[in-house]
Amino acid sequence: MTMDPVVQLKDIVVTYAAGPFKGGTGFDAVRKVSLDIGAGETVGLVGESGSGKTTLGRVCLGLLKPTRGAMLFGGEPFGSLRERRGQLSVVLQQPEWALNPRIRCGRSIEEPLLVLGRPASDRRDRVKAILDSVGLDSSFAERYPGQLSGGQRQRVAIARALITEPRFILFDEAVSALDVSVQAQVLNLILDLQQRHGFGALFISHDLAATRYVCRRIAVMYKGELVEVAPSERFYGTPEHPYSRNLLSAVA
Ligand SMILES: Nc1ncnc2c1ncn2[C@@H]1O[C@H](COP(=O)(O)OP(=O)(O)OP(=O)(O)O)[C@@H](O)[C@H]1O
Repeated sequence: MTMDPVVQLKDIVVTYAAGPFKGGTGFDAVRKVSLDIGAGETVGLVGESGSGKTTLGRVCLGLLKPTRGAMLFGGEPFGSLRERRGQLSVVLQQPEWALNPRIRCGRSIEEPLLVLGRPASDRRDRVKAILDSVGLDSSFAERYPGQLSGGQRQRVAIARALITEPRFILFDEAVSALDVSVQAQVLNLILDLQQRHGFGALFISHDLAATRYVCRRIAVMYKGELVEVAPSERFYGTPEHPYSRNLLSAVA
């Protein structure tokens, strides 16, 4: 890795309490996972449904405290979410999950800055600049989410995620709900924004082509374990783990 790690996962274990259908003991959704994500780097996280990707993503965001192991942020213990406000963001599959339909887009984008107590003039300028960064003109600040296309809505959600200049962004199936042509635009946008803003990112996706497009390294999860972490060229060329080979042959 060329840059300092933003997120460092060290032997992370996440055990969910046993539910009524899962037997008497807890269930390990993540098993001893270690992974570094560098500043300016996007790591792809792939694996079948239920392999623990979102659980691991929630650990990276500090939303889920691991049962065992440690998460470092910028080389230091994570601390509390309150201390880390504005330093981490998430972009989800459905932009609607981040945008209130009754609130104008400009206000939704501005909200994380309000929470940080930034003055109104600063907030206005930042909203304008960030709309421009995501390829939308300033009139979009006045619109409601329902007046936008799916791709435009995802751009607004990305603007909201980026407004505080976070050091880390989790993209959890962020392009999966978009049409293929719009997907390509949003993937290019993510690449461009990362070059300009330098955030580290974890890109969770079922779409191996999209993952290949934006990720420098690929981490493969299988039944809660990371079975392979490889540079993209190696993963897509000569994957080492049999599960990785199965995953790739399924889409070949
Ligand atoms: N809050 C919870 N309580 C108990 N079990 C959970 C909880 N959240 C997730 N799980 C279980 O943990 C496992 C991993 O779930 P997770 O959502 O992390 O997988 P995933 O790889 O993101 O799946 P998908 O690709 O379908 O989103 C699954 O078996 C799931 O049923």
